[in-house]
Amino acid sequence: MEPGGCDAGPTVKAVAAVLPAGGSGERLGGATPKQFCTVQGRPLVSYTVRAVERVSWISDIIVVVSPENIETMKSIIEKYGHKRVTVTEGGITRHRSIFNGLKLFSENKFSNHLLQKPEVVVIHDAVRPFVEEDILLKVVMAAKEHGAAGAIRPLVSTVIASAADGCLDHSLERTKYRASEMPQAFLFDIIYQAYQQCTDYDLDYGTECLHLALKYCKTNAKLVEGTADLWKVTYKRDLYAAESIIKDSLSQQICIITDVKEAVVQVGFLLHESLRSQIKVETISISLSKRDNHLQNIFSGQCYNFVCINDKKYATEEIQQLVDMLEESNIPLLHPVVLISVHLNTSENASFSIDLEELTKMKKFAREVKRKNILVYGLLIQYKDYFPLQETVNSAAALTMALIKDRNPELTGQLVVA
Ligand SMILES: Nc1ccn([C@@H]2O[C@H](COP(=O)(O)OP(=O)(O)OP(=O)(O)O)[C@@H](O)[C@H]2O)c(=O)n1
Ligand SMILES: O=P(O)(O)OC[C@@H](O)[C@@H](O)[C@@H](O)CO
Repeated sequence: MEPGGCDAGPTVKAVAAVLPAGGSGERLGGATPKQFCTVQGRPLVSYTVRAVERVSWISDIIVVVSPENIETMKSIIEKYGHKRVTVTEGGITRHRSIFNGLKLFSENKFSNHLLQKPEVVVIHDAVRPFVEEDILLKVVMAAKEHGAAGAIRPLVSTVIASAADGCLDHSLERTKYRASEMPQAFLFDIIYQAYQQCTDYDLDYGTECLHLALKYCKTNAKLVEGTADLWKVTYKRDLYAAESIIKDSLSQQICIITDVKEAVVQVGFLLHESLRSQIKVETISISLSKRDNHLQNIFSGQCYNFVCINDKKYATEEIQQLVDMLEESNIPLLHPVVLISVHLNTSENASFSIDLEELTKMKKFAREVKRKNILVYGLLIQYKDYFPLQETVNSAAALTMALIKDRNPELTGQLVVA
């Protein structure tokens, strides 16, 4: 499929992507190369692959990993259902890895199946997970026209040159320079010929593909302003930032499910009103005993947070119903889903009790479904209490937001009280 529906610029016959993922992540530290470090339980590289495979007009995705990580990468592809992905062996430097990836399209001794040589190839570091279709389309269209293109960002720090004595020699005028980021895109023949002509010095010490296109193919890449999210995970702080961004993206929407009893519906409505200023809320009242198409639709959407309110002391069946539907939806495959089981205590007597056996059952159930990437938490709301109901519901809303934002697997099976 040619790049989707843009109204400007030429169409491109075939586009492929090469994701270099063969590094050791020394600057991040630790035994695991950063591309395989998990974020929300999933390897970082899987987020980048997912971001690129969502772009339907990219026909083939080549992930280049070190020899010892080939099987790891193949298991990631299988576990997360990645499509159109081929794994190949990297080299001792990033340029050598990228070159190996490109060879799959030209010299098929590396591949036991024929990959269509693309007209344009995207090169994107596998540790830059937040790449969107828009910037990919821009660099591809620009590469079609100019032969090469790359995303750039403003410099955050001034660039200086040091003299032999280690003192300042001069500084560059920051406004005249930009940081070279990714994605980059090239007419395949240009970047492939550039790599074929490369000296070993370039391959071993170079860091810039755009430079190779200029040096060896006299091609001045078009520079495309990129977004702030194109940054590369390099240091530990970058991994924390990636985790925070991904958690934030999972906390944008919630679905409140109630049964049809009046008190439960009322609390569901009050909770909806208390949450709606912080998060997109959908509330449905159904009898969970039957499959509801509306609920099915929500499960097939992009909602990763569910609150199930009922007045039963321990609603195993209802929660199990939701777990089964979630599992069928495949949502928990890619992202942990938060499922908050709210018990509304409507009993008249204030001395409400949940015995240890019930709490233990809840913890056991939560532990079982955690293996399915579903995080179950308990939340108790006292319907009749010395606090006005609205105050109790506001407290329940705050606890709900905290659980959704934190998505802490260690707190699953616990019961919090609004
Ligand atoms: N021999 C190499 C070295 C790097 N890369 C990839 O190139 C991208 C950007 O490189 P960089 O951030 O430098 O990764 P590392 O080399 O792993 O990091 P470090 O320099 O800290 O070891 C990463 O996805 C990395 O896996 C690669 O495919 N092959
Ligand atoms: O691998 P390093 O972190 O040394 O450098 C990689 C970067 O140079 C590269 O990803 C962009 O600058 C675009 O070329």
